Amino acid sequence: MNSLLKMERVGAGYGQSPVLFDIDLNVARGGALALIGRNGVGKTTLLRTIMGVQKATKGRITLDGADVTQAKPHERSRAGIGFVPQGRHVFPHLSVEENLLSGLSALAGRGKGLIAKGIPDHIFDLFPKLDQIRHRKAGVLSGGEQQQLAIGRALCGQPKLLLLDEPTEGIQPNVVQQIEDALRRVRSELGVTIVIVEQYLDFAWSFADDYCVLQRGRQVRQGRTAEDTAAEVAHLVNV
Ligand SMILES: Nc1ncnc2c1ncn2[C@@H]1O[C@H](COP(=O)(O)OP(=O)(O)OP(=O)(O)O)[C@@H](O)[C@H]1O
Repeated sequence: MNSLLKMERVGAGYGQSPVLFDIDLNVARGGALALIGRNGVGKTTLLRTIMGVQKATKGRITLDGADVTQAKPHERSRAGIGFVPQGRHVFPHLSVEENLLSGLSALAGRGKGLIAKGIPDHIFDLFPKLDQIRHRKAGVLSGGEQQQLAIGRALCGQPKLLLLDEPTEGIQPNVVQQIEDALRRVRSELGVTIVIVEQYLDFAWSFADDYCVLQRGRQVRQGRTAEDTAAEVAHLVNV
């Protein structure tokens, strides 16, 4: 497999409490992996460990063949990892445009003039609403608009790998569809590889090529969504 992200026997935790144990993952370039599992099994911790916000206590993480296990979050972001955390975390007092501009910082050192080009056109093409509200403060936006902004901001850094933590959580159904459609285009048109934490198995199955089920910080099952059905896996998520 032509892996973009590889994790080998990775462990992580908080203080003396281990949370992840011996995680082995291979995410193909251009692929999409859905991380699933009930609340508290370690899905967010796993994304944070890929981003480097959480330190791996064990094992090895490589991106595009380069060992990033010891790299700091800003170094990983420059290496091409984008992160859309749970709860979105946009800057509430900055405008939509200023939030998007802040995402360009991931481009530092990645080619002359990239930052000066400003917000790429495809961001507004993916999320036309952001263009309409570009001067509005992020703090007054709806949850769905903030989520589109958080994804747009991460895309401004032109990531190879995008980490998404429950992007449809708490968002109105009609906006969920827009976000799903945009994420499909991020894959197909921009060729971005995706790791997504997703609680809705139907969406995970229609969106991702591969799935990985976690229970108490361990991988208990993984496979291809084309080969296994969501129904076969549901009992592992709802225990
Ligand atoms: N900052 C922290 N300090 C200490 N323990 C934490 C911290 N964040 C998470 N944990 C613990 O780590 C474990 C895994 O949490 P994590 O948020 O990664 O799970 P999750 O599968 O993403 O859950 P959810 O779907 O609720 O976000 C839980 O037991 C949680 O209590």
